[in-house]
Amino acid sequence: MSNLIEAKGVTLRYGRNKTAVDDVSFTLPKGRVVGLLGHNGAGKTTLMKALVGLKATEGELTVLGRSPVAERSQLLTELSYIPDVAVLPRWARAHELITLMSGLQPKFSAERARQLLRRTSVGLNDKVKSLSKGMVVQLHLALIAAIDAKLMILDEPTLGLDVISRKGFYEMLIDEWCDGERSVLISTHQVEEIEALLTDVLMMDEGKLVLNLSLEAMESRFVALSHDPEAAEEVARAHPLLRYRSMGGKPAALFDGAPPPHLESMGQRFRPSLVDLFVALTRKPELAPRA
Ligand SMILES: Nc1ncnc2c1ncn2[C@@H]1O[C@H](COP(=O)(O)OP(=O)(O)OP(=O)(O)O)[C@@H](O)[C@H]1O
Repeated sequence: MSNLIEAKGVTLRYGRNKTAVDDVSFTLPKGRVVGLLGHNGAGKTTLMKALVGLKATEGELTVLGRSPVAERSQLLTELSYIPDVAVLPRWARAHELITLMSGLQPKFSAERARQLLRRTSVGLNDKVKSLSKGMVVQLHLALIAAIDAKLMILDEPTLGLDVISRKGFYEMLIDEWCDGERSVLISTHQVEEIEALLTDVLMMDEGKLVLNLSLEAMESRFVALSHDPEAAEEVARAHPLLRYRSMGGKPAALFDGAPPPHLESMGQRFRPSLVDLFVALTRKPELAPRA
């Protein structure tokens, strides 16, 4: 199996009228850390539900070579998944959850879970209800990272956590789970802090996949140009994807491809951030003023 996920023309609807995911195609190979980015309502959670067989799709979808809906119970023993809320039973102690997982998940290693927990401030005897939100998420990650899987799917794993807890979560994920063979798909709005971890990005907007690119390819494809305010009109005429202010407040423009040669001499190229690209590709048009 060369790709862990293969999606071709995947469409997901709620009822007759709502198309939450619209004709999405992508592949996810081994050894990648992929960010699934999109605003609220872009379709990220719906797509992830389809990947774990919770929602039937139109189009073709295989995850770990399986059909997620038809082979759901088998698939769930082969991947690691955290849905968007940390759903651990409040009454349970950490060691009880480890015992529970050992019974449910053939690929789960209790020893590995205990080892991962030692990285966190969660004790084996701690009850979920006594833990902070950040600690619950750390415990959840320790439990699912102890599954010997090829693919981890995380839906907004750090929602509601403070910056230190978010950093701790991602450090543990990268240090303890990613090994160059396994892949992770992470949905988030927190584009800034995840950029450095990612190898690839999938960007969704209103159900459509608007970008599917490796970070390396992003660097060579998109170019930002900072320029003097006097050049603003000339730059606007070249129809950049986005005009904004770069660091230091200097006007800047983001181009898909190289800017026209006459503009290059008016400004200075720099590497656009993923956030800038996210804004450029998913920005809503300005609201028309009321008549
Ligand atoms: N159960 C449902 N019934 C009807 N519409 C739904 C349902 N769940 C989601 N939707 C709609 O589908 C679209 C995609 O929602 P989804 O939850 O997948 O987005 P998301 O990108 O995960 O958003 P968020 O970042 O806010 O979690 C939205 O317009 C949402 O209102």
